Amino acid sequence: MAGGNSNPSNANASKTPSNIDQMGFRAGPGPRPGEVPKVRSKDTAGTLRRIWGYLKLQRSTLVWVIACTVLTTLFSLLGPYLIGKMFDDYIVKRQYDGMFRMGMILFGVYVLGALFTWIQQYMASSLSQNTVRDMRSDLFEQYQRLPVPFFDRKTHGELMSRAVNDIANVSNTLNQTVVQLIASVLMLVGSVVMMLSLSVWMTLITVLTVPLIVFITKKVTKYTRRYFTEQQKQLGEVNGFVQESISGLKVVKTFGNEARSIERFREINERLRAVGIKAQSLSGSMGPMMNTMRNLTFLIIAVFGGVFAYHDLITIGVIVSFLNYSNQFSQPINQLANQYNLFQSAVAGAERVFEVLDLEPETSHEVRREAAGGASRPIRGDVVFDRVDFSYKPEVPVLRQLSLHAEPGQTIALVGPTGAGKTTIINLLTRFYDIQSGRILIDGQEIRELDKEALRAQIGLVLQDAYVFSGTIRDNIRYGRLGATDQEVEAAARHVGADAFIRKLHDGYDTHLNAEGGNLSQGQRQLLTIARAVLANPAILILDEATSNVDTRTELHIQEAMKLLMQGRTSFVIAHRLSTIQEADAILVIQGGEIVERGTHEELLQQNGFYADMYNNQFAHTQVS
Ligand SMILES: Nc1ncnc2c1ncn2[C@@H]1O[C@H](COP(=O)(O)OP(=O)(O)OP(=O)(O)O)[C@@H](O)[C@H]1O
Repeated sequence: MAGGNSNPSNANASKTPSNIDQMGFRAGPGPRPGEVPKVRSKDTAGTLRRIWGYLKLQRSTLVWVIACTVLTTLFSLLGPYLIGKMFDDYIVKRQYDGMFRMGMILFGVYVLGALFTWIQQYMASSLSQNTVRDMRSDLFEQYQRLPVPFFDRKTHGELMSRAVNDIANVSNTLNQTVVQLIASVLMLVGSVVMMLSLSVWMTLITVLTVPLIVFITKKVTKYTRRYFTEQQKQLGEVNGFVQESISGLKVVKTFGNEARSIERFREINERLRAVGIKAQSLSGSMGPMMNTMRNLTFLIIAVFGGVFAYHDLITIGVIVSFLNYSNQFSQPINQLANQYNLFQSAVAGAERVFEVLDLEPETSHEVRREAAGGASRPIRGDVVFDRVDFSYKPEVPVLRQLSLHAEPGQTIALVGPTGAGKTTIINLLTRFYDIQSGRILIDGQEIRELDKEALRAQIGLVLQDAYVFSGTIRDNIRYGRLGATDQEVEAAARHVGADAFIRKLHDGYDTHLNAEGGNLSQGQRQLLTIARAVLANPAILILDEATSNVDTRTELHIQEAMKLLMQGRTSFVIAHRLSTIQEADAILVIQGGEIVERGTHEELLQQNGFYADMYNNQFAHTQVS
């Protein structure tokens, strides 16, 4: 992996992310797929203003949505009124001509209503999809720009959840709630106005049935919601367990724990089944229950309406209109209550997205510096660390007064026990993190004054965990320098000895790999990343040697390729191979964030200190060429 485009999160992929969240986010993993976010919004008004900022970009679509919603509602309100009129003016008076005419008008009203509903749905979907596309793009761009410390502190699950679940929540809400909110309010007000204009007493009777409906709906939804939340939780458990079992498949198999996994899965699966039945059956009974309530309301209106009509207080047509209006009137009340929760969770989701968008991106400094005239020039590869102090968390120093000098073309081997600070040195050189005191100089210039992108373009990174992207082998090598020709890509592969195995593959250089590396061995993937670095042709090279789980032949291949790659470049190698260490111009032995010994292999053996001990324990009896 090479250059500024390398996958930075890999540099620290094996490190435990800190639980202390300096970005001000909630610690811990985000909701699993399918889980309902439990957070409530903190600043609803502010968040809505920002969503409005996105909506504003689609002003004309928004106007369409509102206009169609108003028209649809008006048509819905007109229908019952016209039916009442048809009864009173034509059906009761047996005027068939007028009845047919009215019938045609009503037909037109219903068809137009349906047409506008369709346009409204289409426009609302466009509005929400365009909006969330913009939000998703902004979030993805921000993910590309944020500094590495942000990713070290977040779990991948949480970041994924922001990009997928939270945005899906916003999309659903924009799609349904916004339209329904406008429609419900209009419908509610419109029905009451229309009903009042027909009969005040009948309106009162209809309105009196509402509290009963609301009461029953509330009771049922309380239980359904509880079971639905529980169902989502169990679904999250199932998802999580499947995910875990697939990624840890080899571990499960090697320890022979398949039966235990199946048993545990059965338990979780069973819990999901039980709660699923409760949630589904209760929510399924909601419809029939509402129908019964509606029929009861119909009955009440028919009986009272009949009595009023008998006393000539209202006409039969008014009863018919009321039967329709009572239906239209109770619906929005239920909808408004249901939409509120969806709305809340969407605002909370949007808030989590905006939280990320508000973080300071890494490149903004560079843009300012470039604007100030800081030009970037090729690097020779002279690297100096001058009394560098660094800590990830203020209270835990990691590097102390660390000084080193690498001349252009030199190979520096970094050795030392785990957790000593080797990767940290690399993190500082690539400016994934910035130092707290001391200086790092590249070609005599302070690293902080260099353009981060230009600096990284001059640094090649080949990590233990050879990362390949989904795409062809050719694409993967070309990732080192996007402008490279096919010939250059193949030359780079030949240079590192990868050409032979690539040509043996079914589609050669056009073989498609998935992000997990497809059917390539770890060693072959490593060779691809080395070819990628060759193509990038960086002045400074960082190699994190694999602790070797590849076969000896591939291992020799990789060693050869690395040697070729290191020629003429300043190389920092987190070294595990004796050959690399022996051939290095200088070995730096790091312990507890300090360089405790430095020198060549022979010099250090003569010192008979930490390095000599390590050598005697690890390498003295092994024959590594
Ligand atoms: N992102 C981070 N946030 C907080 N602490 C960290 C982070 N990365 C590393 N550390 C801590 O810094 C110290 C030095 O870690 P570093 O990764 O540099 O060690 P290393 O010498 O590369 O170890 P290894 O050989 O195991 O890779 C360790 O104590 C580690 O726990």
